Amino acid sequence: MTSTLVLLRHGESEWNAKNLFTGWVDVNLTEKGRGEAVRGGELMREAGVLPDVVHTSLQRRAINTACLALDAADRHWIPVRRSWRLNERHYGALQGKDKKQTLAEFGEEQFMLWRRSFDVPPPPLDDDAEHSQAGLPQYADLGEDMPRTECLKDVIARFLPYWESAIVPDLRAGHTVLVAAHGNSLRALVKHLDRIGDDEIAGLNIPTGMPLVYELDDDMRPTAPGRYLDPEAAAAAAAAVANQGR
Ligand SMILES: O=C(O)[C@@H](CO)OP(=O)(O)O
Repeated sequence: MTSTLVLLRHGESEWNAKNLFTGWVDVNLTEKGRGEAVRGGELMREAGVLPDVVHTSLQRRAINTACLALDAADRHWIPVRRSWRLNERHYGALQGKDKKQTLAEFGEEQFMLWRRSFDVPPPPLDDDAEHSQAGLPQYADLGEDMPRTECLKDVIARFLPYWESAIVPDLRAGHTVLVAAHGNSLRALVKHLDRIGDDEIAGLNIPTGMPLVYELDDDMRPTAPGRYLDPEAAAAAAAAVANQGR
């Protein structure tokens, strides 16, 4: 038996549009981002890929993307589960900083280490800094798990327990599962599914609002590479993500 997994990065956010490092800052979708989410849902409906259950992060850009996409796919009524473990990578002291200015200030090598390396986190963000999430009610239960910065390795470490304990059981039950999340939390999942190496993963960029569909076997391994429902648009949008800051 195979199960179907659909990955959907949120549509364009207000800070994607401004080219700012975002991470755990809870910005909303732009009008364009709302349109991308609706289009993502239409693509799922047209392809007959109809989620039975949705998992989202605790961040409004992913939550609202899931609502808009599922509404467009006539699947607004399915059960929903949310976890901080699906949140975007915490970008530490870079949260709120302009990507272009950061590139100019620190140079290409440091910029790319912080942005795409596997295991180099940006400097941590102080709890009393403007863009800190420390003390927010949605993270009150995290205790020691509350990040102040993260690299992709850290995201994988906090994402995988949720994958195993919450998403895999839904897939094993035969459900088509939608995961509505973020550029870097979805990079963590794709790295795991496609067994992408620690160095190679730097080259992977996930576009906003484009459903990416996997068929998984009983061992939760993809039977074929993930397929974007609109491959041409996805390739162009992924290239735009790669070029942010330039
Ligand atoms: O700013 C962020 O939180 C992420 C996603 O928008 O950016 P990047 O693609 O640079 O990792």
